[in-house]
Amino acid sequence: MAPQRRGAPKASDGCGATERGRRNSSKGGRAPRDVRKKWLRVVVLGACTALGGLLLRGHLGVDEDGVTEVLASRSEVLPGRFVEVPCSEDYDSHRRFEGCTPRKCGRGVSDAVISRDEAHRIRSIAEKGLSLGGSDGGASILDLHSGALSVGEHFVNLYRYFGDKIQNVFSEEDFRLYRSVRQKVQLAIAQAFGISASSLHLTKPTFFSRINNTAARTAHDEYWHAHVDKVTYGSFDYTSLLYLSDYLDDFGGGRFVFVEEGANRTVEPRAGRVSFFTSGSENLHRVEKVRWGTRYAVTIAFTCDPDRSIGDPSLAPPGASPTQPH
Ligand SMILES: O=C(O)CCC(=O)C(=O)O
Ligand SMILES: [Fe+2]
Repeated sequence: MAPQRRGAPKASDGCGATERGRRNSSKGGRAPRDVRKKWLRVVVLGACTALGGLLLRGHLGVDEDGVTEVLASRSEVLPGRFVEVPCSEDYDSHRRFEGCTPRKCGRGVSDAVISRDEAHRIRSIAEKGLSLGGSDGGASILDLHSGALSVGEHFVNLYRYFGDKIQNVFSEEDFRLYRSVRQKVQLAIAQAFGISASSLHLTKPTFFSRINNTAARTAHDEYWHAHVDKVTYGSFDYTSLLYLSDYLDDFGGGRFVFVEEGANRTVEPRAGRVSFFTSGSENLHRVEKVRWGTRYAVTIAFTCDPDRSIGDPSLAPPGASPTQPH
């Protein structure tokens, strides 16, 4: 369902009446009074304009970047919302996989795919892994597939670092939960776009992110730039984000924004909320800077190209090298 743009509020009657009344009562011949009236009119008009502007900002959500409409608010529990958008030509420059490569493009948000309990349990996996490292610059990642973990200004490979001892960090249950969440998200995407779930393959990078308001130290910390996933990551055809914390309860700023001419559309994170979209430039997006608190999410990406698929993570992954997400 497409969000409705609300009409601009009409000019306040009170202000209009004041203005009309003053104009009608104006008489010639008394110069100082006229000047006073003129000034009064300027002041009243100015106040009306300012008030009208404030009302308009309130209605449309005008922020420093322009008009913003909320696609998914933190306070609603969405059974599912889907907005179709015309596909970009980005998919034409890649090999096409009929029945999978997007012909129907769009974006969906659902709070019914993953429960809040699952989200909290999966967040504990992220917390456990990220507590072993963390970027100096406010944006840390943990990639359970490759083992990449932000540490200071670099990445280490958790699996290489811990070897067999990784079993003291993560459990089989952690990986089972991760797999089950991935499967549910994959099914939701397939259903929304009318394709078969088996034509979708997990691709890299698929990773947890933890963001706070510490100043960026390297380019990897600069998560807020508008980007197109298909351009940034190459193999992505469908991107999904599972949010693991709550906007305005756990952190401020950090809303997800679909960047569009005319009106940006925001998704306010909520633990358990899945947001998914086709990865081409029809879905240019960015994340607002986190102002306070800590924001957890997991980016789960799918490709139609079987050659670019990755397996689910396991407790004994083959010695992979760290992935460096952008
Ligand atoms: O965390 C988010 O809301 C978006 C992350 C993102 O854009 C990405 O991983 O490509
Ligand atoms: Fe992205």
